[in-house]
Amino acid sequence: MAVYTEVPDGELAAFIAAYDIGDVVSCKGIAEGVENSNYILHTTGGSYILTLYEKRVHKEDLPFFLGLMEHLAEKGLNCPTPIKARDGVALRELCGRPAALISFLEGMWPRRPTEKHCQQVGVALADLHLKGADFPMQRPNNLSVEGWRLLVASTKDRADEVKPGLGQVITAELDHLAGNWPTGLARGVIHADLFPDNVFFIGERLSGLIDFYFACTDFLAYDLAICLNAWCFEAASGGRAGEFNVTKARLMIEGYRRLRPLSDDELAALPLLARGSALRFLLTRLYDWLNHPPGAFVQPKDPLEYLKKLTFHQQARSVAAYGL
Ligand SMILES: Nc1ncnc2c1ncn2[C@@H]1O[C@H](COP(=O)(O)OP(=O)(O)OP(=O)(O)O)[C@@H](O)[C@H]1O
Ligand SMILES: N[C@@H](CCO)C(=O)O
Repeated sequence: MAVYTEVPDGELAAFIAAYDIGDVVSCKGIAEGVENSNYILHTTGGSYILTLYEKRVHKEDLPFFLGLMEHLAEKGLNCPTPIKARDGVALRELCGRPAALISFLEGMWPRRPTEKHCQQVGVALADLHLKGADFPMQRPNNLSVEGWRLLVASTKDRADEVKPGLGQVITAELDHLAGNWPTGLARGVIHADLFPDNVFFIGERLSGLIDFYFACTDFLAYDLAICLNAWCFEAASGGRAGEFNVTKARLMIEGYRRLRPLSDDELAALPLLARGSALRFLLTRLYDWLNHPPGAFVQPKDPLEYLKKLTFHQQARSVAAYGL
């Protein structure tokens, strides 16, 4: 469960007193998520998410993340917006950690993504890219080629503990991607982690996007590649376990293109971008798998799920593999 920092009642009350949101009614830790400590806070004024930022989030990046949420929400994207205290400041400190209150979004994330979900995620992703286009801040993607290089260096010697030969696979893949990574594609603000657990639906209608803590400035089409990986492979259990669902991919890409056309260069680069995105999640999961303390309460995610996805994209010769 993702509550790394326990907040004593007295400290919470002092924190909340800086805001105009009424008095605390309840504050409960949220079990989901792996990066930060999240609480659902009910006050006499409403419901909020209280986040204490933990190890992977750097304090200097928080103005970008919070500023982006505020910008997107102002433009009408359904995403949380940071709540400012009476002094106008949203980024504060609680229990020695950077902390912020953000607005609560209604909805549930889909446990079994369907074709309809995938199509709507494509539309919502393009909407995010268009609404983010005039966001004035920049943040380099520290989990692109140079970040992968660092992760390969720190995992390759022990990678074969997870699967024999894995060290060689990630080294060769990094070489391939570093030598072929595109340069001229359209860039802008990307979400960079738009997995099913970060997209809420009410019934079958997409109701909002959360968790902007990997957002950065990078190729827009790379964000689509991340979503293809996260949404369009069948779940690890069930009849078609791990298979790529080309219909979901086609619907997602078509949904995206409804709002933002993809250039020929972006389409041609999609297999490579999908490889890069598969390596990115393979490496961060591998790093966490090898480095999580025994007995830790957060179960690391399976790196090999992303090895299978990488293998699929390595065999994709063109965008036709994605249903186009
Ligand atoms: N604004 C919000 N409104 C409603 N629920 C939220 C909101 N933000 C977060 N949550 C809830 O908290 C959970 C964890 O949030 P979040 O995904 O941001 O955590 P995280 O620690 O960054 O994890 P990860 O990066 O692994 O997804 C979500 O699955 C959701 O249930
Ligand atoms: N979405 C990431 C973890 C959270 O950032 C993954 O599935 O590996």
